[in-house]
Amino acid sequence: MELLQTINSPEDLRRLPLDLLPKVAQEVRQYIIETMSRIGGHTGASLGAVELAVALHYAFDTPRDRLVWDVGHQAYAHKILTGRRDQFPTIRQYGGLSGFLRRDESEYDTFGAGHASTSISAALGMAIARDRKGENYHVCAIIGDASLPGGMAMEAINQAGHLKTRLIVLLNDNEMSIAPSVGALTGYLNRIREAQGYHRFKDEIGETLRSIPGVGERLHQAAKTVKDAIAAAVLPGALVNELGFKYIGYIDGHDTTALVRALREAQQIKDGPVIVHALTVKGKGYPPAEKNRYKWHASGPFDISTGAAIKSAKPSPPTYTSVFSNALCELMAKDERIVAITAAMPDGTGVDQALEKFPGRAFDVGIAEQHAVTFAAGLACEGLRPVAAIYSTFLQRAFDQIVHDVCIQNLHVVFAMDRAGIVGADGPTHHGLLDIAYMRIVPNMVVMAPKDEAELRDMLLTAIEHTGPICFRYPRGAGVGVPLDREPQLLEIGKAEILRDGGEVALLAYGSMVHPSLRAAEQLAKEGIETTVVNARFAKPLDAELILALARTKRLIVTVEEAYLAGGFGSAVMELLEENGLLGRVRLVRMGVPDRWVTHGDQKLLLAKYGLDADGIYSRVKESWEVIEERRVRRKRFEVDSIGGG
Ligand SMILES: Cc1ncc(C[n+]2csc(CCOP(=O)(O)OP(=O)(O)O)c2C)c(N)n1
Ligand SMILES: CC(=O)[C@@H](O)[C@H](O)COP(=O)(O)O
Ligand SMILES: [Mg+2]
Repeated sequence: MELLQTINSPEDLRRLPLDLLPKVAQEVRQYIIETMSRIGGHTGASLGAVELAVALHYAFDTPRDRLVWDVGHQAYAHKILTGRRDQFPTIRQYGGLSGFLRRDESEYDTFGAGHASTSISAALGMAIARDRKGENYHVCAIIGDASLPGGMAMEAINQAGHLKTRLIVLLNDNEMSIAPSVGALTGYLNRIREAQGYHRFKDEIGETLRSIPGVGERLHQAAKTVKDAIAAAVLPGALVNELGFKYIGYIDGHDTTALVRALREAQQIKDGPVIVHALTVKGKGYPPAEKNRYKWHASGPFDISTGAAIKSAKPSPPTYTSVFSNALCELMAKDERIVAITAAMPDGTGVDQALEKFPGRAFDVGIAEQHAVTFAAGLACEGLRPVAAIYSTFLQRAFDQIVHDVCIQNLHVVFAMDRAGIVGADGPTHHGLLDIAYMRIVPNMVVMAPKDEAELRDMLLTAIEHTGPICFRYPRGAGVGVPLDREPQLLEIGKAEILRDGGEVALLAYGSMVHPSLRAAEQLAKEGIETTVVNARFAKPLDAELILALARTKRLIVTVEEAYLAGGFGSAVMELLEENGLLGRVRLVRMGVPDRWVTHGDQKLLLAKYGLDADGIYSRVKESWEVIEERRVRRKRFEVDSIGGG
């Protein structure tokens, strides 16, 4: 790492001769591999973009020239080269570097990311602003082949081509999303590769033909006609030039010299946008990652010599995702109407199993959540039962489709919202904390959350048997560890369940907070504070009958949810009590995430930070109860004094 040790900023990099860049890349790559083997992260994606980052910071005068990374998961080399080399081992850890780009982390991170397909829109905005200021720096978006077809990116390309704005788009084409890329655009990019390969192949053939005495020239012309026909049909002209972009490529995305040359060529284009098409290999430079690019998009810690994952000793229960995946396939086997949909997250959502077992009834639509939801709506119009499995955070992108295409029409679409709650290392762009609020406010939507993985199966069945829009949320990671040996059962919509009865305190727990609340109740009981614990199950419709009965008999109601307080389950309970004039009668305490972004870090640590674990719930209930008791004692004393004429 001796060369990398001398690079504390891109200025240091730019002082090196061009032919030293491969060595820089090699050292950066080794550093990423060693660090990822210890802490895990987006290993494969970042290994594939090492030379891109080196060439970008060499060819551009960063940070004056703006680089806008799409998603940002592939930008570890960018971070290492921009003054964060020594902090790199803290990445994705509490208090450490973010796993994505953040404007408040570095001036070189010109735009925050985490969700895909945003970079060209942001870069276009920056380019327009630059032109208005009469400045002449460059703006370059770096976007992957699977993010390029994302709606926003195509909208931005459409506008950039129309405005003929000076803008560079570096396409990092590794033929992969997390899974292999899907979609017609992917096919188009493949054809460019093939055609250009064919193109080059044709040139060699052309020369050989020409060398044949007598007929050579005619044969060469014929071959050239064929080649030009192919070129015209699939080379970038067919799409890129029509959209007003010039095209440079394709370039070997691991050849720093070729990349620098291409980027400098792109910098000379002043009369409109240009796309530089670089071919890369996800996982480049680490054979296990190159061999299984799907699995190595991201990784946990691993043994460098073999690539074998270093697993934690303690066996954990099956993940919510795996339980969902199995339950979905069991139900799909029994009901032909069920269709599964993922938006580029087949393994992350567990829809990969359905894709394999039920071809034609399971779809990976690519990074296209808006399309996924309205596609599901179309399926529902025709009597099918679509299950859209989309992470809570990514579903945010399809809010209007949920409203406009599903709920106004009251269509039966099932939303399985994985990664709901605090996800941990991915941080604020990925925590699923808004879904209770954004789903609860939409008329016709049923909103629920299982207390554990067994009830998740019940909720999937219930959702499929329902007749309108319905959603359920569940957290990232392992389940509680309850038995899964019973058949899923239908739940009554809007019905909660009392899990523990007694005392003057009621704990209304939602979803992932039920089991921690039961443990807190055990602890409270040891200290003489008896509590009733309710598995709320539904944020909409609430079990109004039960909640109002509790409000009339208890002195303290505590709601607990792994979500933002604003608009969440506790808000729904507060609204119910207010509508029934009971807010004055019972003390209501709402536990959840306050109005601030939750940083990245260990999931358990972050849950504890917001009191969303057994200890936190215990403390909050105990503290609230003691306040009530003190007031009661003071009131008693006052009454006694008053009677005594004191
Ligand atoms: C809106 C949105 N949907 C899904 C994801 C999850 N995701 C993160 S990276 C990725 C694949 C991106 O593929 P590509 O742009 O080709 O980049 P690569 O990983 O191949 O470098 C996906 C689907 C996301 N970050 N944002
Ligand atoms: C970069 C990105 O958005 C995905 O790779 C995401 O990090 C996956 O999250 P999970 O690890 O929870 O599936
Ligand atoms: Mg890709």
